[in-house]
Amino acid sequence: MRVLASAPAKIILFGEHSVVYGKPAIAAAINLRTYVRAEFNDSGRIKIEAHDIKTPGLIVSFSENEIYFESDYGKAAEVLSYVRQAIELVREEADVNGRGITVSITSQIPVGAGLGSSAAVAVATIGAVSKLLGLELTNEEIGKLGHRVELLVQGASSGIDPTVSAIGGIIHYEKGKFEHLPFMELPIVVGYTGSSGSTKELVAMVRRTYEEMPEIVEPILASMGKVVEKARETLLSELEEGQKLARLGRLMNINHGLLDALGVSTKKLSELVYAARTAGALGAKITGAGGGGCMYALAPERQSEVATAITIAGGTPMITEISREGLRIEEVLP
Ligand SMILES: Nc1ncnc2c1ncn2[C@@H]1O[C@H](COP(=O)(O)OP(=O)(O)OP(=O)(O)O)[C@@H](O)[C@H]1O
Ligand SMILES: C[C@@](O)(CCO)CC(=O)[O-]
Ligand SMILES: [Mg+2]
Repeated sequence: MRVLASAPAKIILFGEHSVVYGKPAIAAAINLRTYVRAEFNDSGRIKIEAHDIKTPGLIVSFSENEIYFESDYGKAAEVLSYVRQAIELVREEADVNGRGITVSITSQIPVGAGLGSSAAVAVATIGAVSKLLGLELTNEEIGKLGHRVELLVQGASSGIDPTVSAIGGIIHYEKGKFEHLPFMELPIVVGYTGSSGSTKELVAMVRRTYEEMPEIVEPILASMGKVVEKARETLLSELEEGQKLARLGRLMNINHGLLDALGVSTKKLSELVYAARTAGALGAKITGAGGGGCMYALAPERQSEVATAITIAGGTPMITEISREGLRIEEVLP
């Protein structure tokens, strides 16, 4: 039997980092996907082929409840930890042992770029392997397992990325609970700096600043939470479309400033943000953990001008759409 599953990338519209501290955030799935194929093999081992990670496929063996990596590349084992943890969790859930599984990954999502590649790879792996092992899990349950994977690998995770990747659409998320917001096509442009940041490290860096200066950082996080609530109110309001987008744009700019204050922006990210605003975007901000990676701009009727401005500023623009669908089982072959 062979299963192919896919899960989408995301952008955090508002509220990254503060969401780790229990404040609300809003995220949307976008139409870039990670594909994971899972099938049984006769070797009794787990083999992970990660075609987008620049290391050869690893051979991983297991016996009883232990999983062993065999690799010449110390780093490769670490880089595959989201996939490994995802497979381990599903095997625990299914209470099975002994059968070899080959997992093969291809992805359209840049890695470490704020677009939720870690969540998409975890969710798609859990989706494919759970189906292969005959588990009937809902997408919401798979999102929760994806959160456990991020917690195991990163040490801290709000769970918003695996949740939105599993269920799709636009969500408001707070402390493990989510609400779908009405679906709308947002005229966004994503700008990729070309460099990456590690979410684990950036979240840890914010934590250190918080512990050192709680009286300064707590009000910044609280403001971010208020920005999110204002954005939610705006998205749910009866305002006419143009006014709605203008309000959201202003909130994005405030949110970017607050993220900059936390120290997660970079010179390049801010250059792309300002280039987009100068080219007519209503708002522009970092998306995801920052430290490199991506920003996004809200640019009704100005998407191509903003994309050009991002290119001139040295970034790579991606005009992308919101994805209604989260995790998808693409095919099951006998
Ligand atoms: N295609 C893939 N194959 C295997 N592992 C992947 C793949 N894509 C991402 N990963 C894993 O996810 C890690 C990057 O996750 P990280 O959380 O740091 O960034 P991100 O998820 O891209 O951005 P953000 O969390 O800010 O949205 C990689 O180092 C790797 O371990
Ligand atoms: C930085 C962060 O808030 C968002 C990463 O996309 C981390 C998390 O919520 O787990
Ligand atoms: Mg991530």
